Amino acid sequence: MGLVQWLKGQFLCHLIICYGFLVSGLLVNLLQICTLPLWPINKQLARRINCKLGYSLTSQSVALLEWWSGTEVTFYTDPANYQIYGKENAIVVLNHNFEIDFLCGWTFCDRFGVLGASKCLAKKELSYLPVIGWMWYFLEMVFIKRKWEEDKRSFVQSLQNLRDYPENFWFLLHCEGTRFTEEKHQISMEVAEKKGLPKLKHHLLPRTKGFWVAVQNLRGTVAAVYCCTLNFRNNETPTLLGVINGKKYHPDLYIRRIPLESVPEDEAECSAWLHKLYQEKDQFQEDYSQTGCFPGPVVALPRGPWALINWIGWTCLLLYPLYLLLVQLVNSGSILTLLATVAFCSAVSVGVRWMIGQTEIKRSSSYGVPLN
Ligand SMILES: CCCCC/C=C\C/C=C\CCCCCCCC(=O)SCCNC(=O)CCNC(=O)[C@H](O)C(C)(C)COP(=O)(O)OP(=O)(O)OC[C@H]1O[C@@H](n2cnc3c(N)ncnc32)[C@H](O)[C@@H]1OP(=O)(O)O
Ligand SMILES: CCCCCCCCCCCCCCCCCC(=O)OC[C@@H](O)COP(=O)(O)O
Repeated sequence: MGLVQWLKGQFLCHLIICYGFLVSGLLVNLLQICTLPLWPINKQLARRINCKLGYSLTSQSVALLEWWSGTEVTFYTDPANYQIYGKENAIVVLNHNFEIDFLCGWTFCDRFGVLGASKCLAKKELSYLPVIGWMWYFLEMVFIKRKWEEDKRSFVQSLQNLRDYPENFWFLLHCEGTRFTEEKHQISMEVAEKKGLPKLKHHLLPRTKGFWVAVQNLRGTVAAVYCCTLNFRNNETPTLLGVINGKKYHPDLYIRRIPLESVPEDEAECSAWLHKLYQEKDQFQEDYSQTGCFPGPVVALPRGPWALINWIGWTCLLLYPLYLLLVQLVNSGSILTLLATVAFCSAVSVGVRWMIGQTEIKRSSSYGVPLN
């Protein structure tokens, strides 16, 4: 193991990374709060500023994945679409099997300049996450309780609000509604059987209501559905902790662009269309497990420097006060300052570890178990 790789595994490095993320995140949240008075005066400007702030925080995790862990996503897509990505709004449909699927998605967003404005249909619990969840609130992320009767009004309203969004955005939908586990898979396949639908091997049965409502409310705003299928070579099971430890993974992401006009308007037809899409995605995954690659050409999308520059900038800015604190600590020799520093480091460490826990599939919700 080289020195660099050894360093990546050290707790002190992790502490510095977590400190940078947490403190810069809180500063971003604070700046976002400062944009509040601007909303009634110039809403579009406030939204644009929030996108930039969002980029400044989200891109740190992209830098962590791409530059720290050295993970490079291999993109499979039609090169003709390469010209269009980033220049239109889109609904993204992505499988939900991996703990870092959102990170791999973000690298794709970053390549096409839509990282700051990207949105997701997310479970309500994520809106309470310090830093990330609070940031998403200002980015007009759509949160749901996954109980249709309670969600429908705010869901439709949140989608309608996006109709005049000033930046191009991608709206991510995990139609399975929860992460893949064997138990959830088995239960959802019982539902599939009852509905007379073909069984899926690599996906949970998609829930179609959210997709249909999103398509209906974003017609005229969104130009296409991006059908995205993600997998990892060598049956890797990536984790965020692995990424922080500098472990390199090998993700493959297959993106198909489907014009929105080809998605039916009628709810039942739209539902059937989505089920068919998932059957195709399932076949891609099955082929991937046999051949190790997706159909469609691989396009070279080299990582850009901005995520790294932003990350280094924040780290330098925030390490300086930490350095001053340490110097003061050494000079003073005060037990009280020492204890305060230890308490602060422990709080950072525990806080970020708890946030990382939210990405772990073993802590997945009980949604989809039993039937609901
Ligand atoms: C690669 C590019 C990436 C680009 C990235 C861009 C942006 C990224 C930005 C941020 C990244 C952040 C990452 C955070 C990720 C967070 C993701 C989540 O939080 S996932 C959870 C929330 N999302 C969803 O739930 C979406 C899917 N769900 C739906 O759409 C649902 O329809 C709903 C809107 C939640 C409503 O659900 P509800 O159950 O209330 O109603 P439904 O009509 O859908 O369901 C009833 C229907 O389902 C049948 N049923 C019952 N049990 C099951 C089961 N186990 N599986 C499947 N189906 C089931 C039941 O029989 C009913 O059927 P029917 O209506 O026919 O009677
Ligand atoms: C420089 C960067 C340093 C990074 C340090 C680490 C910081 C920690 C970052 C935490 C990021 C939290 C993002 C949470 C996204 C979790 C997405 C997710 O996967 O949610 C699950 C839901 O979809 C479904 O939930 P379940 O029903 O499966 O339950």
